[in-house]
Amino acid sequence: MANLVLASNSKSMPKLDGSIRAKVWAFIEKLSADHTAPGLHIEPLKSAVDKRVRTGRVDLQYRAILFKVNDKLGDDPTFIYMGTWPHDDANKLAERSYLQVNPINGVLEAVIGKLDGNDDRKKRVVLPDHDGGLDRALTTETAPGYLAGLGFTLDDFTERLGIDPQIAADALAAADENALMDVIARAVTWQADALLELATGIGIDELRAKYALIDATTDEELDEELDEDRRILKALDQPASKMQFRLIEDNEELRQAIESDDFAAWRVFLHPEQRKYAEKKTYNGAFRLSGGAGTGKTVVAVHRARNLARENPDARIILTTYNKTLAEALHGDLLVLDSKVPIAARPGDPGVYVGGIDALGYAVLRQADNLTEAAQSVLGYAGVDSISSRTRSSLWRDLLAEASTDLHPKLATPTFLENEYVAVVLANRVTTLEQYVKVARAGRGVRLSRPQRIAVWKLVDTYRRQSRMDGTLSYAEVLALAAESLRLRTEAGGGHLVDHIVVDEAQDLHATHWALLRDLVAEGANDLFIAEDSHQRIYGQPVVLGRLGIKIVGRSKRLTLNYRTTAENLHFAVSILQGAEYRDLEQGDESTAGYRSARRGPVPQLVECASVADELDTVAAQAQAWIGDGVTPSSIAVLARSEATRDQFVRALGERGVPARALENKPLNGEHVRVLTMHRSKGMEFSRVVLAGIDDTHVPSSVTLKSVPEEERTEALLRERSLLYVAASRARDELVVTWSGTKSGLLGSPITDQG
Ligand SMILES: Nc1ncnc2c1ncn2[C@@H]1O[C@H](COP(=O)(O)OP(=O)(O)OP(=O)(O)O)[C@@H](O)[C@H]1O
Repeated sequence: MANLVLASNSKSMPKLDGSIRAKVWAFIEKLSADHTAPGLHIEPLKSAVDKRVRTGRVDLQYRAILFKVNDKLGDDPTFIYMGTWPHDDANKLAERSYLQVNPINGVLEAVIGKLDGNDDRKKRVVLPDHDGGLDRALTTETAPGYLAGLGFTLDDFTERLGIDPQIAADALAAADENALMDVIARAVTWQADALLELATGIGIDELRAKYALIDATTDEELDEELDEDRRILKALDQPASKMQFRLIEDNEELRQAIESDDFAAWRVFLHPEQRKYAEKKTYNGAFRLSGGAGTGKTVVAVHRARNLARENPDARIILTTYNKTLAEALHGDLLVLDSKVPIAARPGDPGVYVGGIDALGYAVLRQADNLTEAAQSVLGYAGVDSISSRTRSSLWRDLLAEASTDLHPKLATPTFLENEYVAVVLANRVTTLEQYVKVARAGRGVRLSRPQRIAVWKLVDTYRRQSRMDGTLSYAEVLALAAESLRLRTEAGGGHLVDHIVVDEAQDLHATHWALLRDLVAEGANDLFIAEDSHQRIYGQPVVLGRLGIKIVGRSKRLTLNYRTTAENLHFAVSILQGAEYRDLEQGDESTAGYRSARRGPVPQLVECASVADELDTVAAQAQAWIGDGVTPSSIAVLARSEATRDQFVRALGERGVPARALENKPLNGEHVRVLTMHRSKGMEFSRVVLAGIDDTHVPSSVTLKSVPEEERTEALLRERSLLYVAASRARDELVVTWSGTKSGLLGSPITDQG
C-alpha cells in the first residue's frame, strides 16, 4: 500500500463539483490500495522540472497532480496529492511543479506554477553571497520598503529564516502593506504567513520559535548522506511543513477531506502554533488561548478535545461553550474532524460530552444525589422538588413593578439585580442578610451602602420565595446548585466527575459558570483548556479567573493570524475596537496588536441611506446583486441589532423578491438569505454580510444603555462595541454597512463613504 500525503489546495486549483470530488476519492482510494493499477494511468512527464511529478487519471477530463517519493528503506512509495485540474492544465502545471526541502530550515515546500504566469520553470534561486547581487540591488537601486523600514535585512530573511531570496528581496522592497500582500500571494504557505507576521513587527527569533524552525544547515540528520527523497519524507515532520502537507493515516479522514468542499483545511492543515496548542501532551494546569475573531480558537478547541480523547479513550472530557446552538456546531465539527471520537451521553461518562454550559449544569444536577444539601447551602432551603422548571425571565421586572423598594431607582433594574444575584449572591453562596451585608463585592462597578444592601437583599429574598412557590429555578441557580453538589461530592471523598474540560467562547461565562467548571475537574494537568476573546464579550460582566480558583500563571497564549476574513474586513472590524480599553480574563490589557490576514478582498462599503425605506431597498438590492453574481443565498447574512429590526428586514427582503428567513434558535436549511441578530451571529461566518441599521440610536442600543446604572454604563458600552466587532468579523469575503439617519458613533474611521 502506498502512503498518502495531502497538500493544501493550490491557489490555482479550480473548484470541483461533487461528482468530480467523488471520482477524486475513488482515484485516491485505488492509488492507496495498489499504485501500480493500470486504470490509474500514473504517468511521469518528459519535460518536467521535478522527476518525481506524476499525473494520474481521475476521468477523461480531469487529471490529478502528484509527486511520487520513494523511501529507500521501505517498499512503498509515498504519493503527495497536490490537486486535480482539467486535463491540459494538469499537464502544463505538472511540468512546472516541484518539491524542495528548504536548505536553511528543512521545511518541505511545493511549488505549483500559475497557468497564466510567466514561465516559472526554475528551481529555487541560489542564495547570493553576502555582498552579492540581491543585497546590492536592495541598497542601491531600491528604496527601502515597509519591511526594510522595520529594520529587517535580506540576510535576516534568507539566511536566518530560509525565505526564498527573490520573494525576500521583493518583500523588503515592497513600499507598503498592499505591495507586500502582492508579494505574499506568490510565496509558499509558510513563507507567506511568516512574512505577514514579520510585518506586524515580531522579531526573527520569535518567528523561528513560533514556526519551530530548525537550523537545517547544521542538522546532522539532514546531512548529505540522506538522499533527496528521504530528505523530503523527513521534512514532512517539520511543524511548518504541516501547514501545507499532511500524512494521512486514516482512510476515512482522507475521504472526508477530499469530499468536502474546501478540503476542510481546518481539519488537516494547522498552523504550527495551532497544532502546538491542540497537541501539547501536558499543560500543568489551566491554559488560556485568546485571539482575535477568526483566528481558529474553535478549531483548536475541537482538535484539543479530540486529541485528549485519542490519548486516553477512557478519559471523561467536557467540550462546552456559551449556548446550545454553538454547542451543536461544536458537536458537528468534532464529528467532522473524527467520526469515531467517543461521544459521552452524560458528563462523567468516558468520551467527550458536548453541551452548552447551562445544559451541562442541568445534566450534572440531574445526576446529583445530594441536591438537598446543595440547595440548603446555596439557597438556604432544602425543599427543591423539581429542577426542570425555569424561573420566568421577567421575574425581577415583575417584582420591581409590584413591590415597593428603598433601592435607589438607578439600581432598581432587572439587569442590575440579576447581575448582583449571580456574581455576588450565588457565587458566594449567600443565604442570609447577615452574610450579604458582609460579603466582598469584588469586580462590581457600583458601591452599595448598608441600607442599599438591605434593600437589595429584600428583593433577593422575595425573588427566592416566589421561585420556591412556583417550583422553579433560574439557569444561574441550576449552575450554582450543580457546582455545590460537585463540591460536596469531592469533600465527601467522591472524587471529581470529569478529567478534562475544553471551553470555547469563555469570555461570556459568568461567575457561576466558572464555579461549575472549577468544581467539575480537579486542579492539575490538562484540567481546563480555555478559548476566549475578551473583545467579543457581549453578555454579562468581565470576571477575573484568578479570583474564581482558576490560575493560569504563565499558561496563556494568543493567536493572531485570521483565517476567516480578508485583510480589508479585518482592518475594518478592528477599527471598531479602537480607543476602547478591554481587560482579559486575567486582568491584563486585551490588545489587537499583530492581528492579520493573508486574504485580500474589497474594502467594506459604508452606505448612508436617505430613509428607512431607502435602506430596506438598498439591502435588498445588494443581496439581489450578490445572488445575481452567483453567490448562494445561504452564504449571505443580514445582521441587525434587535429582533424587531431583524424581522423588518426579513419582511422587506421577501417583499422585494429576495428569499430570506430569520435565523433564530434552530438552524435553517435551504437557499435563503439568513437574517439574524448580531447576538445570534456569535461564532458563525458567512461569505457576504450586511450590517443593517447601524445608526446612532440602535448601535449602541440606547434602550440597553438606559437599562443599566450609570456606574455600569462603561461596561455596557464596551459590550455594544464588542457586539459590532463580533458582527463585522463574521464576513469572510465582503462586508456592507448601512444606516439611515445619523451614522453610529461606533463605526471606526470610515474607509469609504458612499452616498
Ligand atoms: N489552520 C487552518 N486552516 C484553514 N482554515 C482554518 C484554520 N484555522 C481556522 N480556519 C478557519 O477559519 C475560520 C475561523 O475559525 P474559528 O471559527 O475556529 O475561529 P475563532 O477564533 O473561534 O473565531 P470567533 O472568535 O470569531 O468565533 C473557520 O472557517 C475555520 O475553518
